[in-house]
Amino acid sequence: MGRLQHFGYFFSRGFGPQGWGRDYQAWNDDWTRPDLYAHAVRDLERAGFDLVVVEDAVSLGNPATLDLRVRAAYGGPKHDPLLLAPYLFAATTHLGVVPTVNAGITPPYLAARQAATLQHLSGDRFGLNLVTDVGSARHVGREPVAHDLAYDRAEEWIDVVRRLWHSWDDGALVADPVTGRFADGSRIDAFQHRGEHFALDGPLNALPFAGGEPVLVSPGGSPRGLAFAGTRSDVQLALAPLDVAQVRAYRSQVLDAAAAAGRKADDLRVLFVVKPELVSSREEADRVVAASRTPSEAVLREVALHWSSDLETDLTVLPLDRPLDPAVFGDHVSRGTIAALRGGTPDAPLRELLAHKARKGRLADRSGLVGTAEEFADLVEEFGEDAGNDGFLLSGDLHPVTLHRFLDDLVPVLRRRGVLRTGYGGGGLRGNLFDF
Ligand SMILES: Cc1cc2nc3c(=O)[nH]c(=O)nc-3n(C[C@H](O)[C@H](O)[C@H](O)COP(=O)(O)O)c2cc1C
Repeated sequence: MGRLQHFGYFFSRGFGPQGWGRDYQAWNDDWTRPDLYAHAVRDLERAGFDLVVVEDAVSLGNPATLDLRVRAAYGGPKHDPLLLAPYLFAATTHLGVVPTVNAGITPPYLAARQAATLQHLSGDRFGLNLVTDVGSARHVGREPVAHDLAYDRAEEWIDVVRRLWHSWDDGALVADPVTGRFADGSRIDAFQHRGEHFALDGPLNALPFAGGEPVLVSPGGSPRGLAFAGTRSDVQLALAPLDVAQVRAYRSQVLDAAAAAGRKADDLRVLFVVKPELVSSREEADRVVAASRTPSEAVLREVALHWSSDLETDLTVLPLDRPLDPAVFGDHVSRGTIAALRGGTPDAPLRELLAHKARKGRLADRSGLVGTAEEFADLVEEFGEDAGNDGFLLSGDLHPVTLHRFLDDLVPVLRRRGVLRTGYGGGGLRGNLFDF
């Protein structure tokens, strides 16, 4: 039997048009209504998953790329995932729900109050996926700040949010029906915070937590992002590499940062986000991989759209049979992402670059993510045994068709191998994550 790991779901395109552009859109679902998500999270809970993290981008971003963002519903519209959370809690009993919150957008007092409320309403199942993107700053009247400064600000943000959460001392809540005393104001900290980025006064007007504070999740992978995780996060999300050595190296970076801050390795979970393409047989996997070598025009368009979004530049209007002119990218576009698209053949026609990105590989030989449930379970076990991995988040939309493709075969296999929980301990999200 394998070692138990934690499983969750990364709801990767957030609270937006689920399944748009896919055939399963033909099901009569309405992404603006809660039923679709309620159905999905019930399945995740039956599967024994610990949490669902809901991606978000607060705005449609750069005005120059509005059409690119909305044309195929790639980057918007999106509704606020915080307000979806209560519906997901109402549909489940044990699953943790972790909406994305941006430390440069939501004021800390407001966030502390909302999170405290949802932690109580949900029976300790709430978490925050704290992000630092500055692309929406102008929508709240702020100037974008530099990458590392956004992390400094996020550190101050979460530190003051936690101070607010703990502004009621042990014993401040009396709740004595005999004396009629509800709370003791002398044990509540009316602190004044005057920091580099925020100025606010405590205390928080919310009950203290009996079952621990909301879980803090962070996804940034830069050295500054990992330092943030090491000092402050309960869970760090990472994009899954396909080899054990890289998993081990990533884990040590985060755990070393935690140790340097006086924390124990067991205070933190590192979960790898992965999007396997699960098929029903090895023959089918071989066929899917072989077919990806000769992508159709439609597939090339889809790849172009994906990279257009990452590069904030519309590749779908460029001639496919000419090399990609780097001058099409504005200064704001990440040089690393441009290099990732151009790869080792920067002068190849765009069609070739896109075709290269459309290529799939087999899970079985770690050349890609196409494989059977058994092959994916092999990877899960290998990472757990050889790299001490804590677990995975599967990534996709939250349409039940997507979930069933992932889960129908996989859940029984993971259970049989002893790596997926069969029940919950009842300690809320923190309990789920730290029970083992
Ligand atoms: C798995 C994963 C999920 C992320 N989810 C979001 C998100 O929902 N919203 C967002 O604005 N940024 C998201 N990010 C981006 C990070 O918050 C961060 O802005 C970005 O990774 C840049 O930070 P870094 O340079 O430290 O990686 C995500 C990143 C990763 C790897």
